[in-house]
Amino acid sequence: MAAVARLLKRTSTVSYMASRCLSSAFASEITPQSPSYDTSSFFHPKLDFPRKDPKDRNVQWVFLGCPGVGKGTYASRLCNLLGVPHIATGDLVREELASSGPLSEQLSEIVNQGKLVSDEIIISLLSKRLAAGEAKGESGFILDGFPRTIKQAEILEGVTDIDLVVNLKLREEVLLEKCLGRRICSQCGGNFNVASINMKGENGNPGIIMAPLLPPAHCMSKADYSF
Ligand SMILES: Nc1ncnc2c1ncn2[C@@H]1O[C@H](COP(=O)(O)OP(=O)(O)O)[C@@H](O)[C@H]1O
Repeated sequence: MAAVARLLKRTSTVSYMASRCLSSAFASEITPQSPSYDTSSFFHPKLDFPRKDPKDRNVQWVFLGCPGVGKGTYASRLCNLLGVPHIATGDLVREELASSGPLSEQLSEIVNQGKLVSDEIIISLLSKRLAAGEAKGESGFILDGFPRTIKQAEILEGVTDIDLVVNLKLREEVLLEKCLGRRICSQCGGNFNVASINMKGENGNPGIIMAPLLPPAHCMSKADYSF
């Protein structure tokens, strides 16, 4: 846990909130929903997840923050340290898109427009993922990219206990550089970031230095990673 504490301390601004604060944590970050689609024939918008005593399970954490803030990077590192699955709803959406299932056309339209997928669809995808993990004996999780609306937060809070919510923040210009620096390696499929952040402190705020997250040498040498 010392490593976890160190990692969290290195984050530019991290605030910890108890689960009771979940809804208020992003009351100011509500994003308009995409138009709702009739998904009733595919999905039941219900999150089924057994509520367990914290001593009988691993951590159940939630990472919040804008795109580019580093949720995925920090969450996946912590998951490796803690031995819990890193569940990113963006990955679930991408997997569904790649599966050419009945929803993939609808999803690609929504995602390509930069809109949020409906709560019903996202909850169904998450529910399926949690059930599959349960069946494999997974315990605990770090959720990344969920909840993203008040309704999602209320549903999550209604079905399970969240031990910790981490709301990551970064200055807007850094977020922009991080989003523009995103790359996916066509060799290994990994996510990387070529942005090298070195910003001076201003108005009493500290400077920010963030090294790029580059692919391994054998992928780099082919200079073959792109959006
Ligand atoms: N909790 C969520 N609620 C609604 N839509 C979501 C949610 N999580 C992911 N998505 C959809 O998946 C897309 C990709 O998500 P993500 O990988 O988190 O990317 P980004 O952080 O760039 O938005 C989002 O743009 C959105 O359409």
